[in-house]
Amino acid sequence: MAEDKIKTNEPQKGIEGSILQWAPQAWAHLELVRSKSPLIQCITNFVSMDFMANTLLSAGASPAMIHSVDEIPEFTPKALGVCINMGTLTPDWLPGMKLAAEVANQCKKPWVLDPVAAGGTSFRLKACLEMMDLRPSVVRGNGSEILALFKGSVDSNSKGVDSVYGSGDAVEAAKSLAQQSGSVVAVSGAVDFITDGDRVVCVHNGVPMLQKITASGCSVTALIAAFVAVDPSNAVEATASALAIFGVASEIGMDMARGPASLRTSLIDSLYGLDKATALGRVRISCL
Ligand SMILES: Nc1ncnc2c1ncn2[C@@H]1O[C@H](COP(=O)(O)OP(=O)(O)O)[C@@H](O)[C@H]1O
Ligand SMILES: Cc1ncsc1CCOP(=O)(O)O
Ligand SMILES: [Mg+2]
Repeated sequence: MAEDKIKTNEPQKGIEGSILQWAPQAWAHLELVRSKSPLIQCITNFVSMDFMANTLLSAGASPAMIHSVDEIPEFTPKALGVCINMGTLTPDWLPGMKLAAEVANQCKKPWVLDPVAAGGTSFRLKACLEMMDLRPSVVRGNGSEILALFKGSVDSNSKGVDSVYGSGDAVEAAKSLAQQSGSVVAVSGAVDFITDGDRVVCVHNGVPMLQKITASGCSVTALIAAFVAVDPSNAVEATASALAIFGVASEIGMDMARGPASLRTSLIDSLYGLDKATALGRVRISCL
């Protein structure tokens, strides 16, 4: 019945209508990742490496945590997408991050930025803004991080990697940031918002306990890199699909979990085993 409605090509109003159009697309993106198994280079923080690599593997992608400046010119061109995460930044890592972004740009491969704790310190903020100047295909952060990038200032109330703002507080900042930077901006939280500065897409999947698993944000950013890698000309749609599929996996995983530690495991299992009927029934994406 849903397919009949899509075939009419008539605009579908409201969240139910949006779901009819977006859920098959989210499933199609996951199927593309499973069939293409894109190589995703991740330059990421020490906390996230294991969960991020396992998230990519369970979605069907092929992760490689390779960050040496000596290897980037040779390795980055082989990757279909790149994820750059500022989480445990030190000055010696920054040249490799910038080089990977530049090589990805030269090779016309998408790269995705995770500006972890962007407003936490001036060193970190400056580095994140320099990465933004290299024009990521997508930047995904929580409310505090997107607000810090937009304002270009350190937040005196920063709680480091955790957000002190809801995602809804950063929607207008995300739109302006997207317009200024040319990047797709995704702000995550209870509802995820994805914008190119014009359209705003909302993802309603996920569970609050994701906030109690370290590197859940980092891992979903890497998943965005994989989804955008297989559909680079539709970065808004691919980003929304990745956030929705990750959220669906967490919802199914939550039914089996006894707390954050087992949710981490069951999320990976659910992402690996996700089938079409479940995805179509659970993906909840709408437009503002
Ligand atoms: N209250 C919530 N309810 C449902 N999902 C959430 C909630 N908070 C965060 N998430 C989800 O958790 C993941 C990580 O987002 P977030 O916690 O904002 O990132 P970070 O870990 O970088 O701060 C995203 O997939 C997001 O949709
Ligand atoms: C705890 C911590 N400290 C530096 S990076 C990091 C992981 C942050 O992960 P996320 O942003 O996904 O919560
Ligand atoms: Mg984060």
